[in-house]
Amino acid sequence: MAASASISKTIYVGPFVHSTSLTDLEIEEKGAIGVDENGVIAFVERNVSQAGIEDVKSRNPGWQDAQVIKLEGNGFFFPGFIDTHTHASQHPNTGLFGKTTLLDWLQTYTFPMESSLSSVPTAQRIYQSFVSRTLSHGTTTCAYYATIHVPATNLLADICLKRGQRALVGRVCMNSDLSPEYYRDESVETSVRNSQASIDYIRSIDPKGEIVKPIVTPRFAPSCTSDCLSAISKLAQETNSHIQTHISENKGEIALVQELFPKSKSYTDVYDTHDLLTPKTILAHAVHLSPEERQTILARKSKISHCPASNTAITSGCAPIRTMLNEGLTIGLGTDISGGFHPSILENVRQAVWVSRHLALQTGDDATKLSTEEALYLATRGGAAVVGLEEQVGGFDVEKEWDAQMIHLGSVDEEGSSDAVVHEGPVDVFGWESWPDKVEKWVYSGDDRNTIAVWVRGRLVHKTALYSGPKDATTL
Ligand SMILES: O=c1[nH]c(=O)c2nc[nH]c2[nH]1
Ligand SMILES: [Zn+2]
Repeated sequence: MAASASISKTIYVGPFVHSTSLTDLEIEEKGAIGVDENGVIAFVERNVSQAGIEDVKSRNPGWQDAQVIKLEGNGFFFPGFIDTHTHASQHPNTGLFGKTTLLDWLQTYTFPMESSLSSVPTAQRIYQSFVSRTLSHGTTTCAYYATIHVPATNLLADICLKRGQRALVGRVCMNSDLSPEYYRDESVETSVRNSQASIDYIRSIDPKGEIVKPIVTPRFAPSCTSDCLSAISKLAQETNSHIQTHISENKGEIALVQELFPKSKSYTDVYDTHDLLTPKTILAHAVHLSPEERQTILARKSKISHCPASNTAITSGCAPIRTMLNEGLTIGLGTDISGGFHPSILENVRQAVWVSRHLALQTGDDATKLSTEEALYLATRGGAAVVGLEEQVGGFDVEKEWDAQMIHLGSVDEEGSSDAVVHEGPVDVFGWESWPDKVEKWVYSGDDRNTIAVWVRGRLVHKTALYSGPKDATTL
């Protein structure tokens, strides 16, 4: 059942912050955003005093009885984060990678972990925990890799739907002998049949794809034989599905692709010649692509998921995001658990900025650096475009849906007050900061303790003890 439990017309009153372009953030101190019963933004008003709410109601016919959720103090509303690439099944391995790099990391940590999700109770435990964890970090949409197992993949879709997190959920296809015998599809037919089964199931629980959608998921070129890639691409076309895979993450991986697909001009060419590069394709990593490969991806309108924490943790490399943005590629951020060590997109905003600075240190070109505004854009509107939801989410515009987080920043007591210091979360605001400074303090030192409430399509899907607003009829 799609998560459209009844919600009341609500006016969210208080500061809001969102991207208006790649380089610009709007910070409105006195906002009032009207969200209707379908979770759609009906109006966005600016410069509204607390006393002016009655005027807002009377200016907007039909809003007289709307409930009001007021944000006081140093907080602000911010769009929900979009994680364009993560592996829910690897959640228990978060933070574990040692000194491995991609190919030995897969064999050492990843395949054994993923194979354990043949047990549905194990999958239940891992997926419940991960969806809850990502929601608590303000992630309202996720593109998920599950595992090869149909029951566990379907369960992940059930959990996202129940908890109200938007998700693209992919059963992983992998039939080559790169993977151990105990964890791979037995044949191309199995890959197609099981992927089809999962697509059918996900469409049966959410026929309009309002919250969950299937995504065809060939793990990466070395995991699939050529006939498997062709069959899976045909399935994606026939079912008009999104596609996700990995590309050009690690130099050893690229050499392996060349060895396995000797007739292909490049890694990108492998996917292109198997018709896997479509406007609905998400390509994770894209660290070492050549200019020609990037041009092909751009021409096919496929999208890029930048996974900076993962690229550093398993020492894959520094993706040239400034170059790719300049070339016109569509880019979002991905946590890539558990190559990535943190389930938070806010953490990956920081990591994207750090990686771009390391690149700038190497090249001596300051233009390589991403600004805070740019990284926040990738986390919201950029990510929305990557998962095909740019009309629905990513910013606070009329007719977009209310996918939002309430950010609360702690206040440091006035001088001379009690000795007992109580910290409300990791960010201390002294009262003299400008609004851009407050936002920056959140970006660089905030975490999930600052995310005190989260909504998807107007439904409250996460809250902490600091949230004092009305609770939804839906269970949290
Ligand atoms: O970061 C990654 N995580 C994975 O699970 C994976 N599989 C193939 N390539 C991969 N890269
Ligand atoms: Zn990945």
